[in-house]
Amino acid sequence: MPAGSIVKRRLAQAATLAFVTVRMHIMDGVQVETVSRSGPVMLSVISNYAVCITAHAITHQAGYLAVDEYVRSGMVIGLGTGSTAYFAVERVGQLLANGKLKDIVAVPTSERTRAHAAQLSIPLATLDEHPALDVAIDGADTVDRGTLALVKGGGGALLREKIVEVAAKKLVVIVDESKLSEGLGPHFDLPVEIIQFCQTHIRRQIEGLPSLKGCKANLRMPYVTDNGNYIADLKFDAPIADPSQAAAELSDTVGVVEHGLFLDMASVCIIAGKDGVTTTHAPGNPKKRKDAPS
Ligand SMILES: O=C[C@H](O)[C@H](O)[C@H](O)COP(=O)(O)O
Repeated sequence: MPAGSIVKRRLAQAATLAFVTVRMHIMDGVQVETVSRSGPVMLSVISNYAVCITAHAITHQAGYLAVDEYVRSGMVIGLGTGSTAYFAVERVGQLLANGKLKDIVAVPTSERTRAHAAQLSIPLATLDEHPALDVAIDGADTVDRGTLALVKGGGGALLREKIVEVAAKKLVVIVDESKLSEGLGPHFDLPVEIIQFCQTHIRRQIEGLPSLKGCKANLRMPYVTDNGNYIADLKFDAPIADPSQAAAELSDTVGVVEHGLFLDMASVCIIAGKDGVTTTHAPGNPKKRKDAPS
């Protein structure tokens, strides 16, 4: 089998595992379209190891930098889900193993992340035991450049991510620059977790919400979340005019468990780009939610 076919087959397998996609970049002399849970992210012509490492290593650097900059010994931290957050989890594991970090307790945002963190011997807890987190680190599917409002849930973990991340004093987002957008909506379908019962009806209700007019709510199949629910992916042709109103209307819809609009939550965004890693801070302080720790 030619090397390209092997890589493509492995990438297809990797796409179902979300966070291992980047592992497959390390092939020599092959053109690879990299696939991730959030859609095609990078088209890399890999003519040698040094080139292939570029996109991989920079995303990797962003994940590592987030931990190096924002995690200190003694903290309670939230660990996100996805191919980018994977590197932050890996870094926490490394720093605990070499003794540079001590007394960390981590709250994972999915079963995948729980398994990864456990494998690295990161001490784990839940919000029941530690209701206030010092920092959470996670990826995103879209970041609005101006506000750092996010779309999340491409990997289906949005509910656990949101409950953990609103409990954090600081949310550090790590993305590659392909995730940056003007506004939210068309760049990446908005995931909404819904109950299984009457899912067609619930999706029709969502499509009828005034602030989401024109969206198409597609059922993600076959997919069941860690919480036993479905995901509807909302497709938009134009940016959502009023994300706050959209968030409120979705939250008010019976049968919607949670939506992937993470508004006023990110404090800082670490962006991996072709020219290196940059950091952007949210304009002003993210608004404090009533359930966020001070
Ligand atoms: O449900 C998944 C999460 O919201 C992820 O943070 C998001 O999908 C980004 O994942 P990735 O870093 O794999 O693109």
